[in-house]
Amino acid sequence: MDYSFHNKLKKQAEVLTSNSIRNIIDTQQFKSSFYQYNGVAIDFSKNKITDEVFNTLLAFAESKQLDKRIEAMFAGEVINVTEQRPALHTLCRAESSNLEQWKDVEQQHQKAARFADKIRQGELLGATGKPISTLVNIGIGGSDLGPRLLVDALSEHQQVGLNIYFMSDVDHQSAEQLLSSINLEQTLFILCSKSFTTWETQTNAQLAISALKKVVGEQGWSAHFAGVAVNQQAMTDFGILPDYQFSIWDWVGGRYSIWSSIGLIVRIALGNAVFDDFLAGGRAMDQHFRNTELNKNLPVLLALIQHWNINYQQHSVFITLPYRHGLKLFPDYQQQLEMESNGKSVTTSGEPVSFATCPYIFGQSGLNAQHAFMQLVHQSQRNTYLEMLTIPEANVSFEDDVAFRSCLAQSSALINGTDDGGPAEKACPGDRPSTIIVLEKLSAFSLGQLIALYEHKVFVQSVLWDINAFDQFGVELGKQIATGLSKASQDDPQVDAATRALIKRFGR
Ligand SMILES: O=P(O)(O)OC[C@H]1O[C@H](O)[C@H](O)[C@@H](O)[C@@H]1O
Repeated sequence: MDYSFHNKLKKQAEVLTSNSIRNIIDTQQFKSSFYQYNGVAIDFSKNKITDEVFNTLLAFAESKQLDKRIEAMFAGEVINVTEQRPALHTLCRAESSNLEQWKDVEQQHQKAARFADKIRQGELLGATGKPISTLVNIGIGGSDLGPRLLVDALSEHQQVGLNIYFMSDVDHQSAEQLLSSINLEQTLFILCSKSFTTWETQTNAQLAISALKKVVGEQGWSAHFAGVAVNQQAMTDFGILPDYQFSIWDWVGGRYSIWSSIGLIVRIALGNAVFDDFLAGGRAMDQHFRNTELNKNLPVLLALIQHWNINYQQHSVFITLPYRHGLKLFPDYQQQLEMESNGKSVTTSGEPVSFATCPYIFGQSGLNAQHAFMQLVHQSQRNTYLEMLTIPEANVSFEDDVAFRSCLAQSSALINGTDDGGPAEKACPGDRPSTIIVLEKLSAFSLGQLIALYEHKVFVQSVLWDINAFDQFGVELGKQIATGLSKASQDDPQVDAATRALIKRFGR
């Protein structure tokens, strides 16, 4: 923590307590509030912030040598210090590179593209000689949320005749429902698991293999299984054939892996051209992030505004509302990206942090949210910051564009509240900040831009807080305990008494 900037920002926040967002807008105290680049626009104007604060935040970012840190990430330096690795998800969407890892990336993209084409052309056959036409992605977390978001958001591109499913949760009832309703002779399962050890994914894979064996015989199942993992040997030992194996690398975090072969099902479902457009969108945002001055750099600005809201306006809850049905899964994706990356309590040098880091993040489709939980945001005492994603409909009048109109109406209601002297139960205090992100259209390219925008924003925040955005030891503790628990744990004094009692009571 740099106390000179911290104290300055704290003082600036104190001065603003008696000011209102509405007053700041009307008296133009925050002129630097609108930015756009290549089809992505961000309007920060509905935040409790002034140009004076904004300039302090920019100076703070400069003092952190942000430009050098950005370069270090792209150059493949070891920025994931706790795991001693680079964080090179950007390489997976590069066009070419001098980095030594590039050759492998290029080869894997080509292998995945050929495999996808083969399936799309009906040339990949199952064990009984029938073409593959149903795909099931088995994965969880970063091996599920990205592919699921893309296939859902861009479903208009889905090839007719291909059926696409995702298995992430472990639930015997829904697994049985899925496995008994699809034609297993024509199904390919894609076991997506960077570590290849995640027990939910392995459990689902075993359920799929047992079902397959009943239909295509003891040996035939491997013609119905592809794998994506770091460890090739583990895939071979599992029984996945070499042509069906795809690599990722330990220098791509799970939540940053959609750009790699973890996106295989997207290539198959939507086609290589769509996936390539997605990569191009991510790449365009990379170029912007790498080459644009901090004061016009979208991921940097988004991070700074959030830094202000989290650390100086005490917002511990962020809500994301996509006002476009196709983006309804974005909050789930964002949740993992942000909370797993920046939900940390020590600095990169291992010191406890003395300030708030990542807020709680949740959200859902904006229109649905308005009729579900927005009541609390309008009237409770809690501090909540919102981000609204909107894509104004082409060829539809403003009046008929219900989603865009509602987005503007909500953000406006949130700052204005009601002030008509009516009954207290009807009063809405207003002064709730929000940021609006506008995409020109929903396309593979713009989705690539959007995801890369958030990835880079998360990285910038981690630099401002001096934390490592690329490890996730908290998740790993839960994983370890889950694998260690068994019926015998009920008598294990190492296990806490409350957990032992529940195993005794309900563990079969
Ligand atoms: O891809 P896998 O190794 O199966 O991991 C799946 C997920 O597991 C954990 O929850 C990690 O924290 C996530 O980042 C990861 O995406």
